[in-house]
Amino acid sequence: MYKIKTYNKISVKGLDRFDRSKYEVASDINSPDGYILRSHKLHDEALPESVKAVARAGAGTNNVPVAEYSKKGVVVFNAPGANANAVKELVLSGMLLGSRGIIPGMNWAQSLTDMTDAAEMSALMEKQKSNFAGSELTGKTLGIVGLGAIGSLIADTALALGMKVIGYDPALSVEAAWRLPSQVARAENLQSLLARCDYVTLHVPAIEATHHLINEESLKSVKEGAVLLNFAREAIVDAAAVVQSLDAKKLRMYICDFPEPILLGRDDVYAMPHIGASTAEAEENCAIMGADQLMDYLENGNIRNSVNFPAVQMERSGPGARITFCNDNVSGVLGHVLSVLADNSVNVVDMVNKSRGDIAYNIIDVEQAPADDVVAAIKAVEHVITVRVI
Ligand SMILES: NC(=O)C1=CN([C@@H]2O[C@H](COP(=O)(O)OP(=O)(O)OC[C@H]3O[C@@H](n4cnc5c(N)ncnc54)[C@H](O)[C@@H]3O)[C@@H](O)[C@H]2O)C=CC1
Ligand SMILES: O=C(O)C(=O)COP(=O)(O)O
Repeated sequence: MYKIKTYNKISVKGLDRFDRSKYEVASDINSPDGYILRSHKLHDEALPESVKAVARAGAGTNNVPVAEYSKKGVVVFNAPGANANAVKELVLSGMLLGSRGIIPGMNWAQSLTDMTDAAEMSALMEKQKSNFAGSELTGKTLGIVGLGAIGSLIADTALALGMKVIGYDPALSVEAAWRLPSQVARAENLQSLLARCDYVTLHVPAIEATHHLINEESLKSVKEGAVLLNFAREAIVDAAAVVQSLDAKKLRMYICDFPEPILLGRDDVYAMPHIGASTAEAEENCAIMGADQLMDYLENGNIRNSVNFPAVQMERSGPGARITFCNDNVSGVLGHVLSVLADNSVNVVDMVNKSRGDIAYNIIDVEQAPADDVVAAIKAVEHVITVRVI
């Protein structure tokens, strides 16, 4: 029986993927084999030795101590693209809210509860509505920082609305580049994007390189009257610098999914409570992807969409057993393990070996399950981190 510990509210559609004759799934469970979680922060929690893999039912993995888990041979998965449409739609809402007097206009209308005469109210509306006038998105320029799953969907939508789109992404993958509409103009650096855009939206991961990407210095380049949208992460934007820029009437508005005390109580900030991925569809997609990847790893050792391990998949080679192991990515380890198998007359049927950074991962199908002392001998090979027989 495999045991899965859940954190956060994970969609039932995803949890239902776990066949309950093989899996126990609960938020409170001892010695779990795997975790499935959303934004719960794992940095301050001890990791039980039983944990083999962690599935982040979402995109960002900054709530998981990935480097530390890698050293322990724990595979971390995410769900790339599974919630991208939900974020895209909220960013679009943010741009619309930033272009018109929607929220102040509605708040004003809702405040007129003392009025009883409909005709009088109608006359007042017509008199006051100019206070809530705005401008259109069509013809404006949108800058997208980070052109991955979310950024590229936003580019499509903005172009369909008649906006001009400029993108900046120094780490763009070939796959992401293929997805990108050809009309997206390329900015050579962040400064040049900020200087040219009426709206700027951020879609980069929270990593060291993006910490306070938007800061006092970069905001000097921003076009006067621009609207900045941050539906990526709090750490990417220095909120104090944003407040300074808003106070100086350089930035016109800051619209984000990450409220901070310094941002609240201002008319020029709209802060939402991290609801970018909170749609039924995104929650389902993420949970299903996370659960499927976790199960395939636990049952077959296959790895898809990991953020720290290489992608490795191999069809089962008939009866017999499968040995999987991960090791530090140094030479000689696989040879050593194969000689342990040969010395113990365990015949190899098929195998695959891949590496990513400091980690190497191997799947070896063998004719018969290795005895416990053979598994112990593999575990004892220098630089081997974890071994499983499945
Ligand atoms: N508000 C919410 O609920 C959600 C927020 N997010 C956040 O959005 C981020 C992006 O999500 P996806 O588009 O799905 O990820 P993705 O991995 O598909 O795209 C990220 C893009 O950022 C680029 N990038 C990396 N470093 C960069 C830099 N220094 N400058 C410019 N571009 C850089 C990468 O090359 C990549 O193309 C996530 O890491 C997460 O933090 C994601 C989903 C929901
Ligand atoms: O997928 C992401 O990176 C998100 O920020 C979504 O977070 P959530 O799963 O809604 O807690």
